[in-house]
Amino acid sequence: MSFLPNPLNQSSHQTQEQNPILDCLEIWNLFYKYSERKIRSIYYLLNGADEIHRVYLKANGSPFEIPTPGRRHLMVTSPKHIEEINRAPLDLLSLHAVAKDFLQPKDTMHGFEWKDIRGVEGTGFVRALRGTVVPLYELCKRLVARLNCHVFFGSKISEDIEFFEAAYQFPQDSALAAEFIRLLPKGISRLLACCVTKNFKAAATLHHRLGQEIERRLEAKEKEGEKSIPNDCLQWIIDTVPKKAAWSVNRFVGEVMGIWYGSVHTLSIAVTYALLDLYTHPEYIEPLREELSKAKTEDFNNGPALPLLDSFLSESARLSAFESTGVRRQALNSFTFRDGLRINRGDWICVPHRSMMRDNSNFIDALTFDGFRFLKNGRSARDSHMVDASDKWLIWGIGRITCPGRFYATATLKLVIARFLKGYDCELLPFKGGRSMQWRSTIVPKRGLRLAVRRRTG
Ligand code: HEM
Repeated sequence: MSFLPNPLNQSSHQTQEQNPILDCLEIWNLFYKYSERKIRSIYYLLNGADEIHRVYLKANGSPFEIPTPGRRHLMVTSPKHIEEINRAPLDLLSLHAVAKDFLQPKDTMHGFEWKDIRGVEGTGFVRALRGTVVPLYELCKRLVARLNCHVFFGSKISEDIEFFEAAYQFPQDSALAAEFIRLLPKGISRLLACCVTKNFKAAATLHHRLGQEIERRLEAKEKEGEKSIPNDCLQWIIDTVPKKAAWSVNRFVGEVMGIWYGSVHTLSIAVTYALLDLYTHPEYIEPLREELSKAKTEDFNNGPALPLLDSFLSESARLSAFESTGVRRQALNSFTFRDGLRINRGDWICVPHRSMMRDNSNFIDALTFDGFRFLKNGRSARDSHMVDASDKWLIWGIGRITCPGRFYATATLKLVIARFLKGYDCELLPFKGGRSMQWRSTIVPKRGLRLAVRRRTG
């Protein structure tokens, strides 16, 4: 995209020896480049995914740069570059610094001091719906928050309305507040962030209640030893902290809130797109119901067990990928790849995996939704299952940093789709325009999408 006419492009050869004009043109050229970068970076906020895809196609396999408000993002697609990112020292290319930039945890997470470098000691539904119309994205957010709440914190605290509402609201408040903080000058951004989040009420409540719960569990563990151990994610985090790293309650709470944020946000969008794909391609409903009619509970956590559902959800993750970039790292110091490609301190290096998954050279007829493409003789080079991370399947990251929540995320997606297919007949109500909006590199489902839901009989 070229936003401004650049006279230098047309007349530079005529003016090379006239110094005053040359000087003026050089100044204009600098001004032009600065303005174009600024305009492109603002354009990126609302069209990031399209912009990445446009430049990806133009780059034809070469590294390319995407200006964003704040940081420069450099994109690479070659297996060699991706492998070098994977091998780079964690104190040089950091995922944690990326997450910190996204979340602004010092402000949005009750003063939690998130480290730039990943610590070596790091951590290891259903309301009856009868003939009703529901806002799809909202439904999925609540559904995932409820399910996650039980899995993360156990049933007792999850049934507490104040706790649940805070846990549900916190990721949304934090995302909004973090954007204000990233985009606006300090004084005004904090004020606005406080207004929209009611002075960070959800974060404060969640922080306080989790602190109490963790303190209680630590005390119980001390007193009762191994006797009454709850079986949930929070307890698992408590139990897997290496003995020599004595975490404060505050540190536990910060880590748990970080994982909570990531898990609710990603999974709600993935579930929304899976349901959208299912009800915009109703031809898959009967074959999937047929497969599910014979499914056992353990099949939902076993890659090969439900091949049709696994393939359908993989295709949804591929073509409805909600994040344009993966393998994102912030350079804590300048970093040079073996071929001389250099990124400066503070820049981000990313892999535009959504565009790669929409490229005919990686997937046959890549822009067509083919729910059974990933079956053995289907149209994909991937030889594994939805949950397996590989260089042909980058949705979970690669190498040393792959999503540890992928087993849970995949099983949850399968269970939710199975519940809808077996329990309900649904229809997506007509909507105007596209089904998504873009914010930076993320593609978010629109709030106006509505699903007519009827309980199945017989
Ligand atoms: C469909 C849903 C999800 C997707 C697509 C997804 C994707 C990813 C990706 C791509 C990364 C690596 C980031 C990078 O290298 O740039 C990652 C990291 C991570 N994910 Fe997920 N994720 C999902 C759900 C979850 C859930 C449900 C949890 C928790 C229960 C979770 C926990 C994490 C954690 C803790 C990390 C950081 C790992 C580390 O620092 O080594 N994710 N995820």
